[in-house]
Amino acid sequence: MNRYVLIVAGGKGLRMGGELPKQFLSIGGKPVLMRTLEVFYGCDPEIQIILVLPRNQQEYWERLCREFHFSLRYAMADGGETRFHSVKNGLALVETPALVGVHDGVRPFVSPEVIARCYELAAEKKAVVPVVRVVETLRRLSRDDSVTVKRDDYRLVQTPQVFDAKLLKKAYEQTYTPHFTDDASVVEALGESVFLTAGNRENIKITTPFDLKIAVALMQSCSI
Ligand SMILES: Nc1ccn([C@@H]2O[C@H](COP(=O)(O)OP(=O)(O)OP(=O)(O)O)[C@@H](O)[C@H]2O)c(=O)n1
Ligand SMILES: C[C@](O)(CO)[C@H](O)COP(=O)(O)O
Repeated sequence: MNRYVLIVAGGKGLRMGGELPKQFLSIGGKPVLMRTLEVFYGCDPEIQIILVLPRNQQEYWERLCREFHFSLRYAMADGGETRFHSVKNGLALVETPALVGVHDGVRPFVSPEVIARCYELAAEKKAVVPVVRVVETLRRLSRDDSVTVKRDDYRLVQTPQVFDAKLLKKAYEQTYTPHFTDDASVVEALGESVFLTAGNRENIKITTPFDLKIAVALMQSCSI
């Protein structure tokens, strides 16, 4: 079965702030986004990569690729107003039948084992999501109070989320709602269930300046 991955990097990075969009920030001397693409290529050199970037960043990215002699093959789609719209733009380039993963461009530390397992399971389960356990105590807030909840009832969700491409395309025909914070939530809105598998703890989403510090430390520990 053909395999695709949509690497979504169409966001504004408001929580990171700064002039340079976070997907282009350097960790260990190389832009985050290049590292993310390389992990997928390293896992499966046949995978078809679709990179989703805001149109006004595409020229800058191409310049960076020349500067870093980055020669992996990929197709490009335009970023949209929300993550949902970015994924939808990328999905338009996917031909069925296929398996398609959706991965945040700012998660360069996903492990090859997690990628391989998500695609293997998706061939059978049609919708697979990597998750990790909650390691801190959780409280649910109400208007004037809060209460401890059982953390074992919860999981933190990562990417790549991998789907049967026909199913994901159908899901993305639905009207957008702000509850669609990931691809699993879009598929679930069709009434389909989603299979969970273990993610890897290092697979952080680089969202804030603090995450960038963690990312630099993780990269240093990888190269020791
Ligand atoms: N319109 C959007 C919004 C988000 N994303 C992507 O979805 C992933 C997860 O989003 P996040 O890391 O939170 O990025 P931003 O939306 O850019 O962050 P913020 O909310 O702080 O602006 C990122 O790779 C981001 O580029 C996207 O492709 N298109
Ligand atoms: C898709 C995601 O990374 C799974 O954890 C997350 O939902 C993206 O959230 P964001 O707030 O749109 O970055």
